[in-house]
Amino acid sequence: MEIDLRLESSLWVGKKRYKAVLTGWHFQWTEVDKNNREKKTTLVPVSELIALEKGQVEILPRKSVEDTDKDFTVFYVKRSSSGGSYGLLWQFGRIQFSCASRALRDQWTSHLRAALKTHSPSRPHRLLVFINPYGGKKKGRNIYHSLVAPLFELAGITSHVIVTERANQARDHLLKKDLSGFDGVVCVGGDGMFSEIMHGMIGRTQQEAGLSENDLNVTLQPCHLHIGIIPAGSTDCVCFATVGVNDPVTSALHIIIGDSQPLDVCSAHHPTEPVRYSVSLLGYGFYGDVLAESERHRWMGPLRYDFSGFMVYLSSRSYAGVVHYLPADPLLSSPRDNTRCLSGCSVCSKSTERLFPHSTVSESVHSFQCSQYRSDRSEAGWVSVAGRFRCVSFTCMSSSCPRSPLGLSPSAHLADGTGDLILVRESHPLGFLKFLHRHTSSEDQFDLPFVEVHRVKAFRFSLPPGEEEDSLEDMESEAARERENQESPQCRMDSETKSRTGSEQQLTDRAKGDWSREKSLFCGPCCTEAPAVSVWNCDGEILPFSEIQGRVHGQLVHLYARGIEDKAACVG
Ligand SMILES: CCCCCCCCCCCCC/C=C/[C@@H](O)[C@H](COP(=O)(O)O)NC(=O)CCCCC
Ligand SMILES: Nc1ncnc2c1ncn2[C@@H]1O[C@H](COP(=O)(O)OP(=O)(O)O)[C@@H](O)[C@H]1O
Ligand SMILES: [Ca+2]
Repeated sequence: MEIDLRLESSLWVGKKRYKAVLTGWHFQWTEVDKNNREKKTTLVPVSELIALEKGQVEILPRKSVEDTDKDFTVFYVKRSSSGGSYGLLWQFGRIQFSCASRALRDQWTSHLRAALKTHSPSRPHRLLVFINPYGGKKKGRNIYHSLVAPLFELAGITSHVIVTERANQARDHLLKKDLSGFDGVVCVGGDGMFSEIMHGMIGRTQQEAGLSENDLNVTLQPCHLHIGIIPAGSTDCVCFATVGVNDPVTSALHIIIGDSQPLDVCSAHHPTEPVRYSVSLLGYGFYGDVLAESERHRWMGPLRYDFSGFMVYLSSRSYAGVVHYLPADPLLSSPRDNTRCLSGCSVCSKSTERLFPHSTVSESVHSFQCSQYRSDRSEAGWVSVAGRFRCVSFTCMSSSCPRSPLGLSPSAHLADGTGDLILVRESHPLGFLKFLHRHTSSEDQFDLPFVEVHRVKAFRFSLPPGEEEDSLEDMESEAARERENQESPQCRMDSETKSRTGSEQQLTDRAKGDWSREKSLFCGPCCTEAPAVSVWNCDGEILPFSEIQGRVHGQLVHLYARGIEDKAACVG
């Protein structure tokens, strides 16, 4: 039975009279002057009410200022476009109303609570929070306790907080521990921490579904718990690209109101390694080298990427490889169509229907997607490109971040079941600088003769024929044999770098984070030749192999977010 939630009355804020109306979906209040003329109206969707309390209540610190029996306080989401940021900052608004009687006050609070229950059913009540105390500028703990926890408490959310003591603790917890009773998981950290949590959640979901996640042909089961991200890392690209700003309060408010944003995930497979997942960047060449170099300068904090980016740029490397890709349907969208994936994106919504045609029947979805992918895996429809590349990058979303406000691929979609493959061929160093620099402005980085971009469903990267890699174990044992025989380690780079042995040695070194053999990026006469292989940067983690196969899994995880809001539509 539909409950009538409509309510209308006069309410007072101090000495000012307001006409307040609850329609069910919206709560609005309009100031009325002494001549009964209506002035400015504030309209808040019920789904964006944060909390409702009887009396006059303050937060930070939270206390009841005055518990008069005719008052109630409403906390709600207030948008602000300040700060020149790309998306919209959310703040909490607070207004204290006085009613003509206690009975009216109780009527308002019960109607507003009932409206919240009806129109905002997916709010979390209990959250599992992981804080990486070492991410970014090491402020995760402080950010959570001073800015986020008081808002969760106000909204009636209970949280179980784990401050991690080692890498992969959050992933292991999610894989093994009892998660019943939790509505979602919160990540306080950067992209690396998010990736850890995503690996735990995807792995757990596949375990429970009895699916082998290492099998490239298996259609993975979407995760049912949502993930919230409180940005406290170095790049914070996943947060920026799904919310539009890196702001802990904005993210906390998206979590509180139970927003939901599906996200495509790319699985990266290698025959001898466990599967890895990526949402923001799978990058070989420049981005792989920047990450490997930056790990040696972690003490610099977020600046390590700028320093390493500069150093790697100066080294001017390119790598040989063969890229195969399976194009997505060009009639649905294109990476050069100059559109943006914004909140409520129609391309993503249509993809939901395409990816999950009968969304409640998961079995049929599974077999449908599986057969579709298997037929695609035949060589029909695959395209190949061979050459020397400065970088091969793949992203499932725009990957916008403060360093690059429009991102690696500005027209990519968060949840369309595709990703963008960006191939940057060997070019003059100034050309590559132009390409990089365009990421920081609105100039089109794809409008360069040595750059191509393709919207794809799957891809694979191999070393050129004759230079294919063996398994890492083979490479390690060969490397050990070589070390026993080697005359002078420093001359390693002088030898035939294009030979299998040279490539494999470099890959093994880099996989282990051992760049000592390369000495530095400019190591003088004994190291004049560039290394033959790079590593992959998988959302900030080094993948210890060159040859990979990637496949996009549409809408595999869900975030407490709503995509980037259109500024023009949201701020009057
Ligand atoms: C001359 C100006 C050059 C500017 C180059 C700008 C290019 C920026 C593109 C950034 C894309 C970022 C994609 C996200 C990657 C993150 O997953 C990863 C890990 O983040 P975190 O865990 O928070 O540390 N970050 C990076 O790999 C940093 C790449 C920086 C490259 C300069
Ligand atoms: N307590 C910890 N000690 C060391 N490393 C950790 C800890 N907790 C998480 N990590 C790891 O730190 C890495 C970087 O974390 P992240 O929060 O992304 O920071 P940043 O953005 O600065 O790289 C992640 O890969 C994560 O697995
Ligand atoms: Ca996508």
